Amino acid sequence: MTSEQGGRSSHRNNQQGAGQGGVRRRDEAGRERNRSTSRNRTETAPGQRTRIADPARLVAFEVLRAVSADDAYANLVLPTRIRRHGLDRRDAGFATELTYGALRAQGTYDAILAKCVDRPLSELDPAILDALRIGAHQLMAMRVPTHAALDQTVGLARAVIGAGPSGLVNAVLRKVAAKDLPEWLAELTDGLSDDVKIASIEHSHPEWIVRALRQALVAHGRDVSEITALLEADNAAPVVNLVALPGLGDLSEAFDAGFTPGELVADSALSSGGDLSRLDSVRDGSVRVQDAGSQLVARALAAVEISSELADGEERWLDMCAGPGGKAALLAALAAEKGAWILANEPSAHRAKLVSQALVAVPEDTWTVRTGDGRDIGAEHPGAFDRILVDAPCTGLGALRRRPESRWRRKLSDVSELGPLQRELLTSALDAVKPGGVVAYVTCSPHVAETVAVVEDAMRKRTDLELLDAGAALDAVSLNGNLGAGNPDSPIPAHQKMAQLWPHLHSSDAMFLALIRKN
Ligand SMILES: C[S@@+](CC[C@H](N)C(=O)[O-])C[C@H]1O[C@@H](n2cnc3c(N)ncnc32)[C@H](O)[C@@H]1O
Repeated sequence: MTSEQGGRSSHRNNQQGAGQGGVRRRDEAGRERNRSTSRNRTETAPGQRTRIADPARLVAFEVLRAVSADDAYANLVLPTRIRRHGLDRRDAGFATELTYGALRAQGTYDAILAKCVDRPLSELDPAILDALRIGAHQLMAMRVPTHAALDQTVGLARAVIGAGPSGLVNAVLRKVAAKDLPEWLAELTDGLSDDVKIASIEHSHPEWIVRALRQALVAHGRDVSEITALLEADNAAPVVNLVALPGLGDLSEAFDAGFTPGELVADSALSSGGDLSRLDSVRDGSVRVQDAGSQLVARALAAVEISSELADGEERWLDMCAGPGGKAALLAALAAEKGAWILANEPSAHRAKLVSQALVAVPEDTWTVRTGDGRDIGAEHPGAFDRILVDAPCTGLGALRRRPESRWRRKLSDVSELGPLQRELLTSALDAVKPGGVVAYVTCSPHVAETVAVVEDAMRKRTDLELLDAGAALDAVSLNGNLGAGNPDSPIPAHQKMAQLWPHLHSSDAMFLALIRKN
């Protein structure tokens, strides 16, 4: 069945469904009415009843299919499917919670499903597996009555996969529904003594990521027991952060629309959702969606002291890895305020275009976009820039909240594959910065192989470099002045100067920042 056919049948279902099962209406939170905390049992087998797909569940199913079959990004596919199926606000909220929840908790649900299926999950038709994951999330984590979760998921499977598979979906989900999540977790972790394995099952992260996050916490002077809070923060829906570009943007329209002032960084605002495209200030580019951690690292670079010998002339800044342009826009606005100029470099032509679009609200004489390899800039423009941002390509392990599928797509080998590029980009930046100027090395991953190790390697190779106190630089541009992102008591002197933000402490992405001055 094509998605168009699915969409039409789902609309029919939308109108008829209330009469069929009494579960078609959703409340303000997008949850179905008539829900019950007790486990509802039905006389009729679910597969016998609903034969057409509920549109919200169909959207979630289509997004999971696009993610697993086409390597799509859920955050890009979901809005288009919501529009295509004409979901109203409540159904869109339900579809979003179902899609992101099923993707984030996929590891836990697959472990549960493996106990309920009589063959390895890898031998199941991937479409059936995606339907089972959607069913599991409703049963384990959403306040959907059991009979509705079963009936509607089996109906979805019948409509879009076929009658035969829907019988399997029905049988498996009935087994899943026999226990609640704490009971399943107790069974899955029974007899295990490895904390990493247990956390991996309970908090649905691959084991290698749990290990890497534990190591990163310790490297930055934090207690390893914080891992639970960190993994939980990765599984929570992130709030939307806005930044008003300094000197250009104004948040009053966002506040009128229900946003609240950001507590971490100036000119920022927060909201748990809402239609941003209705805000003129967002449409004209003077107010932008940007994580608070990204705002902080960009502001820290713009504000940090460079040599007084450089301070008199017009400053030249470089954003070496600029696509899609989030930090470039904030840096360019800050550069405009200071009378500086910025070159935003990006090798991908498509992403370079996004950078130009991101910069649209900033006066044009302040910035230039270059399409090219950042590794060449050091040789082409030695000693040319006062401030350089290297926001290096990385695994993105610090932004798992926003990219629900990425923890399953990323591999341990990605870390070692990215290492040489990260080192070459930093080397190029250190060649391109003026003596007395500063390079900010930034990643949205806290993995020590992508952060501390890359910076330490660069420091070992040259004698003209000095690490500035990145924790203090972040504090200086924060609203509370005491983020606690630095590690001043580390026994390793270099670690005292590097800073790491954390989702569970700062409600931001896990951005890493090192500030290196060339003497
Ligand atoms: C983490 S993203 C940067 C995010 C960006 N600074 C922002 O705030 O929107 C890394 C970027 O580096 C780019 N990149 C990859 N290889 C590169 C290279 N050799 N030179 C420069 N940039 C590169 C990627 O295309 C990607 O756009």
